[in-house]
Amino acid sequence: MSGEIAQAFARAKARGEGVLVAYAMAGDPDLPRSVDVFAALVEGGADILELGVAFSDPIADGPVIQGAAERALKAGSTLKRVLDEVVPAVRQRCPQTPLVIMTYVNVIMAMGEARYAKLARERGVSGTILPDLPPEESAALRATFDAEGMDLIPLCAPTTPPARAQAIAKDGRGFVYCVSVSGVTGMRAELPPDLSQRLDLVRKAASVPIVAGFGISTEEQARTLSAHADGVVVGSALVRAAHTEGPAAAKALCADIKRGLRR
Ligand SMILES: O=P(O)(O)OC[C@@H](O)[C@@H](O)c1c[nH]c2ccccc12
Repeated sequence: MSGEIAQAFARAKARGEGVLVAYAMAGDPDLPRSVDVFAALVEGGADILELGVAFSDPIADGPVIQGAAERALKAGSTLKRVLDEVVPAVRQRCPQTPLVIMTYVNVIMAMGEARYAKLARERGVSGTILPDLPPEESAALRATFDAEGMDLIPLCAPTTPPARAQAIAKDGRGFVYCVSVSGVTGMRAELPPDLSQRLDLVRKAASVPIVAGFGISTEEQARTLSAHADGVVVGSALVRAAHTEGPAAAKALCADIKRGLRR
């Protein structure tokens, strides 16, 4: 395990807070300015940063994240450039904050899994989220990542059968990403009524902290979920704020959501 992610959860817990995992797209609107966005998220209270690496066929991404991916690709963002240019710059400005890469399997395969794990660890990445990783490939990839100290962060979806979700949580790395709603990323006014129950079930089985993500954009939602999860992931709302109003607006939104995570 990387250790850095566990520490971030432990630090937040000691302060009586849930963890805010803040997502933005590396390279949106360009590589250097995305570093400003990540720094603003941390200033607003983000405990862990999730750096999206753009992919041309992002099946789980809603319109806001897709727009960000298009801007990032246009700006020349690639996995290699994110690791060489964005990650070190963010590490320098936010040395305490664990970084997690979120992308698709093909992007990692193109670099080579072992090469990716080694390079990303060298640059200071603690974990990786791959939403399209088929279950039958996850054991091999996890072993490759374990060997480098890179956490392969598992996801469980509303469609994951309870026994399977518990098995995933039991053997998790870093944290378990519980997807709150079926479908793609994006803000939602309502979260499913059975979400709390599902989170409780996964949390009971988990060997690592659990977070809820997808559709979360308000302090109130964060407050409700913080009783059932160790943290929340916020993506689209932050990406939209940064894109339409700038990094300061994304920082302010982080501060709002973080307020909802204080117990
Ligand atoms: O945008 P939302 O609804 O706040 O959800 C988080 C999300 O953006 C981020 O974790 C993410 C972006 N693309 C993904 C694809 C799959 C899983 C997760 C993601």
